[in-house]
Amino acid sequence: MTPSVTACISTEGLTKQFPRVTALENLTVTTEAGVTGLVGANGAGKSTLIKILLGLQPATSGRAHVLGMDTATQGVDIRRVVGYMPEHDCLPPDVSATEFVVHMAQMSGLPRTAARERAADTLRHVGLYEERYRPIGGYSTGMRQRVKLAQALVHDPRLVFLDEPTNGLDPQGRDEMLALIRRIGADFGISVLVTSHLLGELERVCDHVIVIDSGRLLRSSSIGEFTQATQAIAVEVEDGLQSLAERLTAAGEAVAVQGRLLTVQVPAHDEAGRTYDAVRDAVCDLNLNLVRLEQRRGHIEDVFKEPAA
Ligand SMILES: Nc1ncnc2c1ncn2[C@@H]1O[C@H](COP(=O)(O)OP(=O)(O)OP(=O)(O)O)[C@@H](O)[C@H]1O
Repeated sequence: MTPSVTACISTEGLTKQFPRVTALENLTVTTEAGVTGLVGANGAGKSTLIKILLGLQPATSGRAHVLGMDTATQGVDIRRVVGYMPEHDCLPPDVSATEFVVHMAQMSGLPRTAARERAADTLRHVGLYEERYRPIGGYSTGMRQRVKLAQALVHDPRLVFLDEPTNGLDPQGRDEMLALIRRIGADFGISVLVTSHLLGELERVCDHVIVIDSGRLLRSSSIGEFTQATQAIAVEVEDGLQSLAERLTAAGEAVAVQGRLLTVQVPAHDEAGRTYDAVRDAVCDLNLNLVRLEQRRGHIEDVFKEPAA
């Protein structure tokens, strides 16, 4: 099959078999330009997929293309236009961020002067300023992650692979890194494939999300489809959730108690809002204090609660 012209990444029946484990199993998936999240628990196969896409590891069977190039035969060409931020730290402690990123820029073919300029720009973009002249050995985890990100961007790639970029960061560092990833996609026009085992955080920055579990595809959808409003209402009251549930059940509504919330299913064609009226009337009749009444929204983690397709 010829890869789609607009596809960033496409795989067809991709399988990677290690002696004791199948890391990827018959994975067929396509991504377009933009920020794509690759989500899965530890060991799901995310890093293995990235290494195959970079042409660093061969697949056992199946095929993969990156920006139209075949990963089995064009790894060098792919790595010329794709940046890679590895999961694990591989930074030399005795050199400064500037020296390291200039070196990486020269490795990718830039002359020394251009490499120095690009490195300075890129380090500024990722938020490293005066610290960039100090040896990396004294950096915090957040600063080290930024150096890894800078070296992935310094050769002006069309696409970057970011493997667990928020690993080891505190909540503020995590927010800053996520904002940076959004900017890479939105302001610099570089497509991004970003992995995480934390499902919630990718909802904030991605256009599209791929969920894998034990090397198998669970779902690949736009973020809008993951988080779209569902046909259910969530209700929270101060006291009396059980009596509210009983009253609505008696009135013919489909309800379920989930902790402090009551979810009420809305029939597909309830244009008149009859279910909302029923909830309002029941709350009123029982004289309950309403805390929340809202349409439920899905989350990426809901995929893991759905039965496998
Ligand atoms: N070189 C290898 N040899 C043997 N098994 C491997 C190798 N690389 C990965 N694996 C196994 O393949 C599976 C997928 O690993 P992979 O690193 O791709 O997962 P991951 O989703 O990136 O998780 P993590 O974030 O923990 O690295 C795991 O069971 C892992 O132990």
